[in-house]
Amino acid sequence: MTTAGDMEDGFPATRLFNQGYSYTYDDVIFLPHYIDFPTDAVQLNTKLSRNINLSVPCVSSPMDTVTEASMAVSMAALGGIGIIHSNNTASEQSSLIRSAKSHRIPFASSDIPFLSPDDSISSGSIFDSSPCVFITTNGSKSDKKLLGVVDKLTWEGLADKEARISSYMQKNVVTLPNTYKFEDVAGYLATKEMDFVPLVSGEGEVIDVVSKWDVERIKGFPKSGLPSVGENGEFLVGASIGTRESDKQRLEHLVKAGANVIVIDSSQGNSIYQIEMIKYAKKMFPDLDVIGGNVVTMNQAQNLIQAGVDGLRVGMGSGSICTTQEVCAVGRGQATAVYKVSSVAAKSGIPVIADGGISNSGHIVKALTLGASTVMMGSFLAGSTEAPGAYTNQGGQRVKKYRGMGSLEAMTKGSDARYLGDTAKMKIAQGVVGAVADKGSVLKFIPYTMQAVKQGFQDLGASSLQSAHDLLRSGVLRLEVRTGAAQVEGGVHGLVSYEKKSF
Ligand SMILES: NC(=O)C1=CN([C@@H]2O[C@H](COP(=O)(O)OP(=O)(O)OC[C@H]3O[C@@H](n4cnc5c(N)ncnc54)[C@H](O)[C@@H]3O)[C@@H](O)[C@H]2O)C=CC1
Ligand SMILES: O=c1[nH]c(=O)c2[nH+]cn([C@@H]3O[C@H](COP(=O)(O)O)[C@@H](O)[C@H]3O)c2[nH]1
Ligand SMILES: [K+]
Repeated sequence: MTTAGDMEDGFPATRLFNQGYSYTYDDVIFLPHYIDFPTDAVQLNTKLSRNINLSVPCVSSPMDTVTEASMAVSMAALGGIGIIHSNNTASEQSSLIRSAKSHRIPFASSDIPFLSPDDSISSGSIFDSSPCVFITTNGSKSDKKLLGVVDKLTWEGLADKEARISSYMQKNVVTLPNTYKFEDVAGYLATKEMDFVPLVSGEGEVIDVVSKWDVERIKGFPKSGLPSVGENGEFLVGASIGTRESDKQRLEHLVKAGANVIVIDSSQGNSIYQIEMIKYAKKMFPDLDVIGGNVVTMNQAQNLIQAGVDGLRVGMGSGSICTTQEVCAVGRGQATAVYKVSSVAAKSGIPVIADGGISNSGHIVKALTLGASTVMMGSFLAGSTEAPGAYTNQGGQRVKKYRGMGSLEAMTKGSDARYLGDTAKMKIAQGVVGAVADKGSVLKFIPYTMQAVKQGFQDLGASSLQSAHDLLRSGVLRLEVRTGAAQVEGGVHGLVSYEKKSF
């Protein structure tokens, strides 16, 4: 006869995370549970904060090499959300929010060229980022009256490339409202047999231009969750602020621009500065969700919950570009931090964002099962087409720059203000500047990543985030720490060479 004692297998989370060790995702492994549903039955819909629902548990980090308008649009289109960084002026940050909100479909052209009728086009490279060039009186986007358009074919057919644009531009440009959804624009291009069509705001400003090639590209992306949109049909967009006096004005700008949620961005959120900022924001804008952080302990979390936060961001020193633990000797292994903070946050119904240290779908499964409601990512997204900045070549590889917001380079760009005027006039970096490999579009790799996450949830016998959290807390779900050798075994090993292609 088997007794309960004989069946003791693995550790419940409470025991594993109370032994005095700081564990991160790679240290721990879940024991598989029981499957009684197909992968597609797994639901990943979740909450970012008390009042913001998402169909996909992914958030892009408020970093200047990760989230500007293009990333925010694509994350929301996927069913997640982007948090626009604040390493800029309040008006620059607000216009990034407005730009994201003016789109209904993921950016087709990131860089739309404008010229004046008196200009000429000497090189075809202007058509690299857009199927056409728009013509306004002053040659800029700010002049909202569209005089004409020049497409690549017309320009290529010109005998005299020095000719003034006014002599050959096509007048009476057909446009569509920027409020049109992807299906409407695609349908219009197909029925009219047009190559491209500009999308224009109510004020006449060109917001985007969609070509029939963009339509094919976007149609080729796998399906994701329902897009994150507000009642007005606009994409949900978040924004970060700091805890300086000037951030109160910034907050007002961001709310005016339509920010749906605010993240108070700090490495150590349990401070008098942040608590005052939370109370101020909640008093001024009671309907606005405010996410506090970063925290890694139950005590820090409790303080911010008492101050009134609607969500918590967890992680200190776990980010790929972070040197905080090295420089300041504070932080926590991310698996332990997520588990501990989530345990206390769940009691108050406050969703947790597991921020930093995500480098594969397994890390996402671990973060979400340990109690987080979403994951926030920097490096995982920084090599995508939607991240700010251009690709460069490094040793034969296409890369994009990715830097810590506490790196000297980022600090001297804008977050400077937080260091100047402080007693600490000597800047100490807590992050590095680096590069990440080209990963293509988030519209492609996030859906595949979410499919992998669903497979992980199926192995755990969890058909939703809530079910995973319940299984973990009730002790049904068991974990173990992996030894160094077990971690090696868990990876690819013993091969002379191999190619790793995930999808
Ligand atoms: N998650 C992480 O592990 C880390 C993240 N970072 C990122 O780097 C950036 C900068 O982070 P932090 O240096 O923590 O920024 P921070 O603005 O929270 O703190 C910078 C310094 O300013 C002080 N300060 C803040 N508000 C103040 C006020 N009202 N009056 C007087 N002093 C005040 C703080 O105590 C601290 O000494 C953020 O984007 C953050 O997310 C940096 C380090 C670690
Ligand atoms: O110690 C730090 N110094 C920095 O300069 C820095 N910049 C960002 N962050 C944090 O790292 C998170 C992104 O981490 P990943 O690249 O691992 O996704 C982000 O979401 C932040 O929480 C920093 N941490
Ligand atoms: K680190």
